[in-house]
Amino acid sequence: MSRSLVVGNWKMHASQAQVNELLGALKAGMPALDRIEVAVCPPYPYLMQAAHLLAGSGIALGAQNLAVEASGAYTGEVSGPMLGDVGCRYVIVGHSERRRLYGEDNALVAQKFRAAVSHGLVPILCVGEQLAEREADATEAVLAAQIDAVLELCGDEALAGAVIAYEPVWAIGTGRVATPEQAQASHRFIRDRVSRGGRTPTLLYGGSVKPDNAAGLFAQPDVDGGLIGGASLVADQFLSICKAALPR
Ligand SMILES: O=C[C@H](O)COP(=O)(O)O
Repeated sequence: MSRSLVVGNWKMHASQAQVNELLGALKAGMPALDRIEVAVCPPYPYLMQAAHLLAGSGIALGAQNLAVEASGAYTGEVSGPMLGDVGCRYVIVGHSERRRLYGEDNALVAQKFRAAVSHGLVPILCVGEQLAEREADATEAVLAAQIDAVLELCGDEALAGAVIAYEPVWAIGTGRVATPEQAQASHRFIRDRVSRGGRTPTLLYGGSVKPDNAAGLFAQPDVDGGLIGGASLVADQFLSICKAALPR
């Protein structure tokens, strides 16, 4: 991994006016983007608008989900080729909100991962344990099952070249961030499980990352950046987090 990566997941937030305002502020305040990589993942209706605003800025575009299928009679779905067509480089797969609220299991997430890769997108695979699973000492078993489903369907090489976001579910939107040591331990476990032939994925931490805790998390040897939810909707906060990812 050469550069840190910070990704903003806007979830189901924003309006056209807010997209203009937020991306305008990010473009104006972003540190030199040859030193880190930054991406934003707006909701589908704003991808085209964001693509136009971000053209030439160095800030990459991503989506929050994709269909397994490439096209066809799938009402309400959006495919990988469509995302590529509007300028997406990244797509999030297996976010815990999709797993929990929309019933996406490990097998479906693996299919979405494969679809993303096959259409030239970089998948950001989200993994992470629930609080009860951590308390039952099952964190590594949960991470292993989430990762192995993708490994089995897509192969070692696909995962080693991807982005994986470790997001402990108990830390998402709760203000209860993992300690840098907890994040590092899970990232080390993930890296050991998926690094093959010298290739290693980019590993992001996600879950209540804020300007005041980002530097401590990003200083961990196996934390390559962050997947940011709430703070990515506030330009000053997201910019501070991006700055915390600059190499020292
Ligand atoms: O995708 C982002 C994560 O779910 C983190 O969200 P949060 O930063 O609001 O906790």
